[in-house]
Amino acid sequence: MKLLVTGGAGYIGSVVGSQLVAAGHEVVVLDDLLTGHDDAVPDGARFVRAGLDAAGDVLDGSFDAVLHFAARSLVGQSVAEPQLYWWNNVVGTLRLLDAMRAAGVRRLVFSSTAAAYGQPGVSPITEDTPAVPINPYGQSKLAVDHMLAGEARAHGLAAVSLRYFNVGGALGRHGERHDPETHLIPNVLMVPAGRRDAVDVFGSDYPTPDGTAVRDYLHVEDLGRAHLLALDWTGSAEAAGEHRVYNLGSGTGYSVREVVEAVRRVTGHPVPTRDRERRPGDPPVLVASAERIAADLGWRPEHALETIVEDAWRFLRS
Ligand SMILES: NC(=O)c1ccc[n+]([C@@H]2O[C@H](COP(=O)([O-])OP(=O)(O)OC[C@H]3O[C@@H](n4cnc5c(N)ncnc54)[C@H](O)[C@@H]3O)[C@@H](O)[C@H]2O)c1
Ligand SMILES: O=c1ccn([C@@H]2O[C@H](COP(=O)(O)OP(=O)(O)O[C@H]3O[C@H](CO)[C@@H](O)[C@H](O)[C@H]3O)[C@@H](O)[C@H]2O)c(=O)[nH]1
Repeated sequence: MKLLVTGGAGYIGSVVGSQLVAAGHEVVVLDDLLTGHDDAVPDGARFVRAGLDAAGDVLDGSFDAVLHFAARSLVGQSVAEPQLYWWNNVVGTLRLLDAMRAAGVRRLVFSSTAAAYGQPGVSPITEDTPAVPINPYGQSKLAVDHMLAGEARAHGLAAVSLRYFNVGGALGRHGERHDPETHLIPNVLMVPAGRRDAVDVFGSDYPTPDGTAVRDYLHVEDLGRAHLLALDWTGSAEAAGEHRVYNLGSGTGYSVREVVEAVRRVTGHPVPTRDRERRPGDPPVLVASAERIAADLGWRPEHALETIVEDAWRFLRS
């Protein structure tokens, strides 16, 4: 297939883009390098350095589908500068959908997020758990989920929103390179890498077994496989005019201290920690039920936390 991958110079988009090339697809990356890197564009993909506003210039009837990763995704920034999130994530996606409709491209896989659920207070979280996001980042992603449902109903789009929980690890030369880095695993690894003295633990008084926040970590390679399955589904006879939502997680929660412990095991280095205040907007526990995508599309994650940390460590050292 000929595929447009928005955000394909970023972390997850470059991993999935490389899996799509490896599967034999023709990939065009649309990315304005807001947070991405031109050297992350997958080998074999064509790169158009432009924003979502330019989707109409790129898309034509020769494309079969779009995988839409491009977004702003920093929770704290979304609270401080919410307008950036409405313009980029919502208006940008609206422009993309207009361009897809005009070009007759009727298949889409979208990066939604566990942040759409807010602080649900139930574990595990299913797709039927009410989605009540608590920050503009999650709200902007949930708005797009609703946009896709309407586009499917009205105009026959086949769309999948994949609600990722915490993504980690690396695949080949593609991994996480954010500046600033806010994610836990790369931040903890910076201690053994010699780039930091200690890791900050945001909150040690949560109602969890060791007092630190619990998250569901998923290997980016497993995440990518789910995109290929979702893409296949959008081409099935039943998909036209349908929008589906699937959680992507492992179903297992690990605390911040357990992640630090995994980094110590994998790297063999001591990792000093400093207890800090809770980070505003962080829920105590987010663990996915991914039973729906297992039942519908046969997807199951294969990599455990240890492999996620090992691959992220290998990537950081390279
Ligand atoms: N990393 C996670 O744990 C996680 C969890 C849940 C959801 N997500 C979602 O997955 C997607 C990818 O996340 P990531 O961690 O790879 O982020 P990333 O910042 O590494 O990648 C995003 C890419 O999109 C590009 N981009 C942003 N706005 C654009 C625009 N308007 N036009 C063109 N390109 C644009 C950036 O330059 C970057 O290359 C995002 O939509 C994010 O919200 C990520
Ligand atoms: O240096 C650090 C970094 C993080 N944390 C904590 O570690 C946990 C995980 O944090 P992080 O890796 O930043 O992920 P989340 O805040 O859980 O958010 C990620 O996972 C969400 C889904 O669960 C997605 O919606 C977001 O886009 C994605 O950034 C949280 O409790 C943080 O407070 C620390 O204690 N120290």
